[in-house]
Amino acid sequence: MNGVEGLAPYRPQIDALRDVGQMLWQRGWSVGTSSNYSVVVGRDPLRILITASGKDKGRLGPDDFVVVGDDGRGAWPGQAKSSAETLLHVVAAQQPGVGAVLHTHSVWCTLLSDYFFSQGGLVLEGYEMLKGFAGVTTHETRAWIEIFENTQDIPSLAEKVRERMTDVASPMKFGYLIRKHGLYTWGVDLEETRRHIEVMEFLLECTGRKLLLEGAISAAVVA
Ligand SMILES: CSC[C@@H](O)[C@@H](O)C(=O)COP(=O)(O)O
Ligand SMILES: [Zn+2]
Repeated sequence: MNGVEGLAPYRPQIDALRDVGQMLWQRGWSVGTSSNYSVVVGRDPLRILITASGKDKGRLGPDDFVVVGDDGRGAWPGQAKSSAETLLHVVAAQQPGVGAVLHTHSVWCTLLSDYFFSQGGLVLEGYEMLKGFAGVTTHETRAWIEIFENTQDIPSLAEKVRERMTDVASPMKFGYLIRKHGLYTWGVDLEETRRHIEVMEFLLECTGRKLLLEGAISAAVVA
């Protein structure tokens, strides 16, 4: 089996990820080859279908994908190089109830992850759109979105993420930010994860625009 032949059983999932890539690129959240996407295609042993590294996510080809195992390595020889951030997908996919992971690089995520970094995260609270997150039934919800320092040492970042996703008392929910880098979100399947990323981006944009509005209002009051 060559690297690409092994992808044959996963054509429906590949097509779904290509559609997601086109949508996220069009929204401006996955430009310049940034972002990576994955779905779980097997358990026991874990198998993840993930984007190959360095591809234009708005124009993913049918063979721009890799199947990896829980060590982040190709499940068979001869495949393309998987995403540089494969281990972040593996760690999320190893958690119960996670069937897909999406990572984006929107302008708002990039800026807010730096603005709120010194506080360790940011709160999303009071917005009706919070009900787009799985299991949330009221706008009177307080979602804490953590921010990790950016690094090229993905194995060490993956371990930090694992600690927070497996924290029994207060596990991270819905997603997290990486400083000046972007957003990771997950869900039970690709459909839910796609919704989570739209909800998260919407709420983060609200947060950013509210700060701008408050700044403009206080400037107007001073003048
Ligand atoms: C514009 S490059 C961004 C990358 O360094 C990385 O953060 C990213 O999101 C895409 O990496 P990739 O290896 O293609 O999955
Ligand atoms: Zn990235």
